[in-house]
Amino acid sequence: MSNVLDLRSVDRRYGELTIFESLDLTLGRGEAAALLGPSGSGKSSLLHIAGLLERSSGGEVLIEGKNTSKLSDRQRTAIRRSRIGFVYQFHHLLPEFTALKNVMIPMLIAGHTEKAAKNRATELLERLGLGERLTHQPAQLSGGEKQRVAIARALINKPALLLADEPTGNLDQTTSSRVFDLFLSLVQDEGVAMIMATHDVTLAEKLPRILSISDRRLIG
Ligand SMILES: Nc1ncnc2c1ncn2[C@@H]1O[C@H](COP(=O)(O)OP(=O)(O)OP(=O)(O)O)[C@@H](O)[C@H]1O
Repeated sequence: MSNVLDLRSVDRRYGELTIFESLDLTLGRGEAAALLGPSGSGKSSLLHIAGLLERSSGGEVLIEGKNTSKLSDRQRTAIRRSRIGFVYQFHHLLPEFTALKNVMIPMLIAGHTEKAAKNRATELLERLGLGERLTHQPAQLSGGEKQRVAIARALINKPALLLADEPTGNLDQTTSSRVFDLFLSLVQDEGVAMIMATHDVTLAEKLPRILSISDRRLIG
C-alpha cells in the first residue's frame, strides 16, 4: 500500500532566499509526527506544500502514491478537498452558522446528503465532548470549544492526511493540553496520518515521531 505522503527532494525558495532544500519525507497510513523548528524555519511552508495549498520551488509531492507536482490547480484542489484536512491556530469558523453546520459544510460541499453530514458531524462533536453545544454559534463557545469544532470540521470527510499548524497554540496551557489529548485520541481512532507543526516540545513528545527543520534541512 502506498504512503499517505511522500516528499521527494522538495525545496522552498523565495527569490534568492532558500527556506529549505532537498527535503525528503514519507508518512505512512495513520502515522503521526510533530514538526518542530524555530520561527521562520519553514514549518508552515512545509505544511502548505504537503497540503497542496502551495507548489514547491522544486521536487515532488505524492499524495497516496499520486504525483501531484504535474497536476493542474483544479486537480490538486480536488485531491486537497477529498483527502486532506487542515487545523489552524485560529479556528476560522463561520460566525453565522451553528457548530453543527460549520462541521457539516465540507461534507455537503463534497456532495453528501444533509442527513449523512448531520450524523457524521454529530458523532464527531459528541466524541469531542460537544454533544451539548451542537446548536451554539461560534460567539457562544469558549476558545477550546471553538477549536474542537474546527478539529471536527477538519476530520469530517475522513481525510487520509491531517495537517495541523499549532492547533492548540491559541489556548491557555490547561485548555491546550485537554484539547490536544482529545484531538490526538480522535486522530488515532480515525486512523488519519498527521503532521503537526508546533513550538511546544511537551506536546510534540506525545507524538510517536518528531521531525524538525534545522539549517534548511529536515531531521527525524
Ligand atoms: N511570500 C513570501 N515571500 C517571501 N518570504 C516568505 C513568504 N512567505 C514566507 N516567507 C518566509 O519564509 C520563511 C518561513 O516561513 P514559515 O511561515 O513557513 O515559518 P514557520 O517555521 O512556520 O514560522 P513560525 O513558527 O513563526 O510560524 C520565513 O522567513 C518567512 O518570512
